[in-house]
Amino acid sequence: MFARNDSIKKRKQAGWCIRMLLKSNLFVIVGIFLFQSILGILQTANVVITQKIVKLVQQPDSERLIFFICIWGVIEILKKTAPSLTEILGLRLQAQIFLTFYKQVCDKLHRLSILKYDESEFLVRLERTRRAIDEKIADYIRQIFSLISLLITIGSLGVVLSGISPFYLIYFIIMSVLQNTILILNSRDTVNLFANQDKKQHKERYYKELLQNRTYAKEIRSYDCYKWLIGKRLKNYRSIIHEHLQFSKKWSIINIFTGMLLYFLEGSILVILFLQLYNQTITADIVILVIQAQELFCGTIFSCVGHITSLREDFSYIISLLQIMNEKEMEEVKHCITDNGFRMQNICYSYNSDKCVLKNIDLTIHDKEKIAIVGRNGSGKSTLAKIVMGLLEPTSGKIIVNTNKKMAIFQDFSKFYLTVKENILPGVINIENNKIEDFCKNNRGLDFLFELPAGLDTHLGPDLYEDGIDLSGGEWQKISILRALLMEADLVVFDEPTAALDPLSERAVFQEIQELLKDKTVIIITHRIGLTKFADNIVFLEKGEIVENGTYEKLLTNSHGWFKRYCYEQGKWYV
Ligand SMILES: Nc1ncnc2c1ncn2[C@@H]1O[C@H](COP(=O)(O)OP(=O)(O)OP(=O)(O)O)[C@@H](O)[C@H]1O
Repeated sequence: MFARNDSIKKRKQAGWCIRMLLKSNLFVIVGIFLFQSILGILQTANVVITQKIVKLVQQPDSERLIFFICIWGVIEILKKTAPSLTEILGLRLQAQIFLTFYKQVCDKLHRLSILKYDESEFLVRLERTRRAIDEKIADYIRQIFSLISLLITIGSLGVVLSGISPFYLIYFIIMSVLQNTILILNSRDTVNLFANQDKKQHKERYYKELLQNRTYAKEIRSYDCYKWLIGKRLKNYRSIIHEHLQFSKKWSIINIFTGMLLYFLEGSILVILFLQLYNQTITADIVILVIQAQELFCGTIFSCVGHITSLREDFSYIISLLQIMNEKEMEEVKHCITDNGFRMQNICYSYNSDKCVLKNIDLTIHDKEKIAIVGRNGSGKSTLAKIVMGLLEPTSGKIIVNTNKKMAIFQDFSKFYLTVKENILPGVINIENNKIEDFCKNNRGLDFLFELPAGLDTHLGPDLYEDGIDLSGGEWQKISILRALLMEADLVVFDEPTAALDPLSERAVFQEIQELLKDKTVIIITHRIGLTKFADNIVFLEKGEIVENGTYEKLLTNSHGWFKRYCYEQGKWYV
């Protein structure tokens, strides 16, 4: 039953892939098909015309000779131009495929759980999908049409050869079978080799990034661990190369023996032909035709098998694309009208089956309410924030929301290497500098924005732009907070929003948060007890459970409570 559903799904996905291809590429695909078919016929026509010319040279018929030489010339010109035209159409096809599939894959990825990015198998698949979009789909189509062209050449040559003598056709088929059996076995081994090395290659790319990336460079230097890292990379690299060398050794030996056997067979057919010519059972033009046909026939079958192998390889990349498109999407949280802004009922969450990170969370956050979530490291605060944002799907329980637009600033917020204003309002087209400037003028913590070389148009990212600059950790954090203040959202989640700020900036930014987000629902995750004072409700998490819940004043009255102890421990630093 499951297998049947699976194959129906696969057929649907393959159908989707073909529809997407035909939708915007029909003319290009038909064009490539026509050019390749013409090329296929021209190859055989060339051999036949050469034979006619040789025959006419022996008979004094200059008019027919000139006619065939002209045809030969036209065929040569067409043979030279058709591949270039096919190449141009191929590039067009490549660009169209990229535009069509790239957006579809991005849309799909956007709907998947972020946990997928923690799975190495998924990342390998994603890399293969990228290659499918960049080159393999277009290559697959080109290979199919080249194959058609080659099959036309083989078919037409087969007809010509069997007209002379079926012996030659059978002889050439035997030669091809031998040559191609080796090629097929080799390609099967190659595909297996690369498939087995996928994970090692993934690791190899990671180590390469680690040793070349500016972000890691400073830490690698300060820990003085680059030699250790190089050692790790070399170990992985050596293991990849060792497998390649073993593979090459085995196949070099097989190829040498097969090559010698093929030379023997090729030499034998020449001997047979010259003996027949000597005995006058065939003419010189037929000898030339058979010699040319042998080269073309065996060469074309060899290319055919090569194309079939490449088709299989290309298809394995397309399968990865289909697998990504087939990934289970996260279910959208149902929006329903309720007076309460956000309700979580009996929410449980596990990253993996053996550990429950959140247990029976029951929490109601009213519209415009400010909630602080506090708790020890690993108690599940960030996980809860991700569930609120719809980035993780609860393992069980129910969420009821009436907020349309949500926004979060996470601990590990993104630093976009774009301009400052694009960082503040990513995705907003035609950002007015005035709007941001007016806002920033009244906030002393944001003075630094006016001192940047090109103000809000300054490029961030020294390794990406010639005039690009970098910011301090706190300045980056201020930009991320500005994002939350200026983007219009009904519910804003802050996960450790002010960890990198100096006390003065922290206070200023916090006053802004209070003032500007007074009409919004705000969830703030923090270890700084001072920040919880502004909250209408404080939720204390311990080992994934809500162990305390109430206002600042109420929680402080519970002298044995978690929150009170937490305050006491933090207060010790300031005594
Ligand atoms: N992607 C993941 N896969 C498996 N376990 C995870 C993953 N992310 C977090 N965890 C585990 O879930 C638990 C809760 O993590 P979470 O990040 O929610 O804690 P937190 O309360 O925000 O901690 P902190 O105060 O240190 O930021 C931790 O034990 C952590 O090891």
